[in-house]
Amino acid sequence: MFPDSVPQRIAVLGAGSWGTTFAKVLADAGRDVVLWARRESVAESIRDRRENEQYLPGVLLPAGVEADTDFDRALDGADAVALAVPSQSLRENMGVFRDSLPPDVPLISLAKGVEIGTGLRMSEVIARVGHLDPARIVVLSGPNLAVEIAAGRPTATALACTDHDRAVAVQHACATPYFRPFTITDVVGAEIAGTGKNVIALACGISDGLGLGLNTTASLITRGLHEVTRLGEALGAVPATFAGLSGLGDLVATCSSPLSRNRTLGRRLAEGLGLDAALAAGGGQVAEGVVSCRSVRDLAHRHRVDMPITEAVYRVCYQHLPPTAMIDFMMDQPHSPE
Ligand SMILES: NC(=O)C1=CN([C@@H]2O[C@H](COP(=O)(O)OP(=O)(O)OC[C@H]3O[C@@H](n4cnc5c(N)ncnc54)[C@H](O)[C@@H]3O)[C@@H](O)[C@H]2O)C=CC1
Ligand SMILES: O=C(CO)COP(=O)(O)O
Repeated sequence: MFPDSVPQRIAVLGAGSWGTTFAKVLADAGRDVVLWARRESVAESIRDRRENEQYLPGVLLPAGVEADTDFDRALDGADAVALAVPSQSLRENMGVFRDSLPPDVPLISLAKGVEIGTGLRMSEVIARVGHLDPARIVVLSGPNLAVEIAAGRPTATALACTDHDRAVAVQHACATPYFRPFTITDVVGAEIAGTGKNVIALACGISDGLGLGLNTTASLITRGLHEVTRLGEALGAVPATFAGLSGLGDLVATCSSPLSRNRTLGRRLAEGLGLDAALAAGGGQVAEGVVSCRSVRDLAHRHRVDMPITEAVYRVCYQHLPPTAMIDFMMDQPHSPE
């Protein structure tokens, strides 16, 4: 089956490593893509040298990816729009894009995070700021380290939308021999899983930086999955989602890979860098777990969900808890059934 509604011209708003990689996936899937970049230097590098030298160096972008700094032009004639700016700037950007978004087209949400202050998930920010039907929003989330995908290494992902047909249309639009999307309907689960795993990856990076072993990593992944699932359930998510690609899949990839910016940041904290220095060492690329440990902790408090790993990461990032004491904090939690 190849539905008539498969988008052909797609605007990707945000030319960081994930927006650029997803633009390549779409072009490799046969779509016409316009990638909106904030900065002319990024658009120029893509136009003139077919490479995003700042965010995805060494990757040749196909001719199907055009780059533009004018979002009105990028959105003109688009029959799907992917949003690829970091979570905490999505509100501001949606406010600017809102009036130029084509009516009725699917909006593909790529950011992983929960908004500070409001506790809103990214699809909620998009729907509220854009005054649009949540059923138009398709959340893409899974084990999707950009650099691997850009190199054509196979992976799978989940496309979550309450409107199944819309998810199927996007599934057909972005499927390639190396990128295999599955559809689900649990938007809440996909978003909470994708947000929570960055915090757990930070904890795994800290553990790794302290020279602890795979038992520690496996314990963090398993208990991390448990606490993120509990939060998801409290918010109405389907527990099975957390065993899927946007749950366990993404958690394992991010917690295990040296390519993960969140895990790398955790390592740097364990090696003695302060938060600002550790962020600066990341070259300006976003590590969402730093903000998400705050917004997820706030949500957990609001819904009375116990999240000791998230709490420990929050204390390291914002309350000067030494990384070694983070492990003690977790090991000293009251004993409980699994
Ligand atoms: N890189 C990856 O492997 C993956 C990233 N993601 C998620 O995608 C989102 C974007 O991440 P990346 O592209 O990796 O980040 P990045 O750090 O590589 O790039 C961020 C992009 O956003 C732009 N940006 C920063 N602040 C902005 C603002 N205030 N307004 C507009 N644009 C702004 C930057 O210029 C840059 O183009 C994040 O939520 C991340 O968690 C999801 C899956 C995979
Ligand atoms: O979301 C990601 C992989 O699925 C990317 O993780 P990092 O932001 O930690 O690199």
